Amino acid sequence: MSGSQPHLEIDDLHVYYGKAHALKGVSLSIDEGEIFGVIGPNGAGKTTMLNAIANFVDYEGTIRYGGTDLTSHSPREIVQDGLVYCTEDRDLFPFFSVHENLLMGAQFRDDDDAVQADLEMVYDLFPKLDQRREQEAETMSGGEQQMLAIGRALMSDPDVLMLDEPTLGLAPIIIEDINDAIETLNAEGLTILLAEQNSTFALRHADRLALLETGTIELSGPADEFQDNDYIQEAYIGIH
Ligand SMILES: Nc1ncnc2c1ncn2[C@@H]1O[C@H](COP(=O)(O)OP(=O)(O)OP(=O)(O)O)[C@@H](O)[C@H]1O
Repeated sequence: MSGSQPHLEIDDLHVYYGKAHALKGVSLSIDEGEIFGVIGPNGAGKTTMLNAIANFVDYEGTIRYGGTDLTSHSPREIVQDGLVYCTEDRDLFPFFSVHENLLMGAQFRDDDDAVQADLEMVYDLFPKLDQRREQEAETMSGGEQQMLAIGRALMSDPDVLMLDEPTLGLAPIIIEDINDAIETLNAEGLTILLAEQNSTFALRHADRLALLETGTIELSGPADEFQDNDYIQEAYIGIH
């Protein structure tokens, strides 16, 4: 689980959308093997932070991974570096089958045997996908699509999996499936950066968390400090 080496370091990150200052100097350090949760309300900047790490938006500040500055890395290079982003919109190919969507996740890889092994790993992790290998993505339920989006991200062979609101709009029984998958993956050593409005879900999983409000980190620390914090309890727990 949580190691001592900083894995992903975000230092003084600023993002502007025109005149709107969406991230105002965010600094975070994520350790190898941990689950790091970023919570905060609608519009706080959680997605913007993940978009910056993936280099989908321009930013000021520094993002380093394993000591390497990612600023000049393209989105594709960032995937190849091991940072894989499962977006809130899921971005599936709607008319492709489950199997074809999973293979799209491996498009930058040339280690065919390992790709095959990862396919079987994803089907083991999500038996519902295994039962629907030939089904078109657009005909799947929201929960199944979320599993497919996570499965496709896993096919990119991540060291760090970035998940944006993986429980959004899902029924509790499906959230349990996602929950089990996150625990299994983390137990196998995967580092997970989890952005969630569902604070209860994030607190359940995360080793450490940060609270983001209007583009600023207002609090960060271990999960038990968040559990015991009166402001977090009043503002964020019990609403889901
Ligand atoms: N492409 C864009 N153009 C202009 N403003 C944007 C754009 N994307 C995000 N914003 C603004 O930046 C701020 C942060 O948005 P962001 O989506 O990062 O928040 P969030 O915490 O992920 O919220 P949510 O939980 O609703 O996804 C918001 O005020 C939002 O309106």
